[in-house]
Amino acid sequence: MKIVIGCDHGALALKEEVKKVLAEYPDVEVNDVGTYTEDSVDYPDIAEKVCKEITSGRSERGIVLCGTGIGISIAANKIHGIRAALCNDVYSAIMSRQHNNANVLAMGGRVTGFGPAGEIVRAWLTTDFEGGRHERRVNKIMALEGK
Ligand SMILES: O=C[C@H](O)[C@H](O)[C@H](O)COP(=O)(O)O
Repeated sequence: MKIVIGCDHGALALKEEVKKVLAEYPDVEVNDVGTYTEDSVDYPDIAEKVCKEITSGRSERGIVLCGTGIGISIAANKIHGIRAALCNDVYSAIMSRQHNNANVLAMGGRVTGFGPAGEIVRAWLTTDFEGGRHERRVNKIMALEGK
């Protein structure tokens, strides 16, 4: 699976930790679109870079990180085809896949510690969408994009 990852300056260290977790999975190929330094950047620009990789089909799913995960998830969800879930716990990460078919995971580098973040990533990566009644609801979410 191709995963694209990006962060702002508020989550640089978390991005490196998440990449270590992703390296545990031999079938996962990671594309890191930045940022790469502590210099201040604007998280909407990173969200756009990550999400364009997904909407173009070059990556299947993405992970976006900023200080809280809030701004970058709001920005990601403005892009058609993106369902970004801000997760601070493993249960939410599992539900975001099973029920919401989230194709982007958001976390906060100033909020979530490395240990919990690793567990969140592992759960999100390995959980499948359940479909069924959830498919109808996700389709309704996507229909909202045109309104
Ligand atoms: O939701 C926004 C993110 O948490 C940003 O990482 C944060 O606003 C950046 O703040 P600052 O420019 O003060 O580092």
